[in-house]
Amino acid sequence: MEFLDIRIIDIVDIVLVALLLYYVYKLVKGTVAINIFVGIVIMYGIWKLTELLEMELLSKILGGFLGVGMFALIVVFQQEIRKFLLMLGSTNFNARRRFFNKFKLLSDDNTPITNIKAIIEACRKMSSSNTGALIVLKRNNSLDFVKNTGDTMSMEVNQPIIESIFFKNSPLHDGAMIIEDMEITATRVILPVSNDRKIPLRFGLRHRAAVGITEKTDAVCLVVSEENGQVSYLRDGDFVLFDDLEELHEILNKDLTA
Ligand SMILES: Nc1ncnc2c1ncn2[C@@H]1O[C@H](COP(=O)(O)OP(=O)(O)OP(=O)(O)O)[C@@H](O)[C@H]1O
Repeated sequence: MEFLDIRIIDIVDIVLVALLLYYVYKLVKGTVAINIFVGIVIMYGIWKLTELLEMELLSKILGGFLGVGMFALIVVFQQEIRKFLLMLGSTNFNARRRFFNKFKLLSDDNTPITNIKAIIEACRKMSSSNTGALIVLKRNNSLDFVKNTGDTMSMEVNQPIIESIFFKNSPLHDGAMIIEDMEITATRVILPVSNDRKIPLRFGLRHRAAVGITEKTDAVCLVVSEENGQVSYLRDGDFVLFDDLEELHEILNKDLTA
């Protein structure tokens, strides 16, 4: 029976399509893109129905529309496609190492890529004095495209330096700080601001910028609010909840382990 003639390659094909659909769903979940996606599926359904009913004129119009739809899709889903390609192209060394560490194939376990203690202690101090701060911590994706908007530098990550950069009268306090491994590599950086409507109105541009950069790259971000001293942590465009700075330290340890 031809129907049952399934080759290994067909199974691989199905698994790959399922994986692709899963990643597409993960990317568009919770965004307005999901509504556009549903709209396109409905339109495709109507087109197939008009074809079936031999409604020539309507099916030609819809067919023509969906024909150029590929270009429209690239424009509409530009952000999502970019994120998907970044996800695919970034060599996820962290995940790979964690995987190997599980099987104890690598001896160097759980070394954080940066001085997390200094960053947390600086946040604690800035939080108690209501000093606004925006710190971007690079993981795998390059942050060169935003670094150019600020002042590039090379400074050791330590508590007094972070505090003095964000000190209100410091000429460097505006914008974001970029940390790459053990170095502060840029200050006064202007980040892309997210226009996600789900972000509560009480959050201003500093928080929106943190959402923006964590949406577009795999970097993580720490924000200290100037208004109320609250420390926020963002990953993948979302606020990550934690009870206190000790718990935040643990989360950062997990997210930034080499
Ligand atoms: N796109 C951006 N990139 C980097 N930094 C930004 C950006 N937008 C704003 N900021 C920084 O955030 C600061 C305060 O912005 P705003 O008051 O709108 O933020 P907020 O989210 O309400 O935070 P806060 O609770 O600290 O007031 C600005 O002075 C600037 O330093």
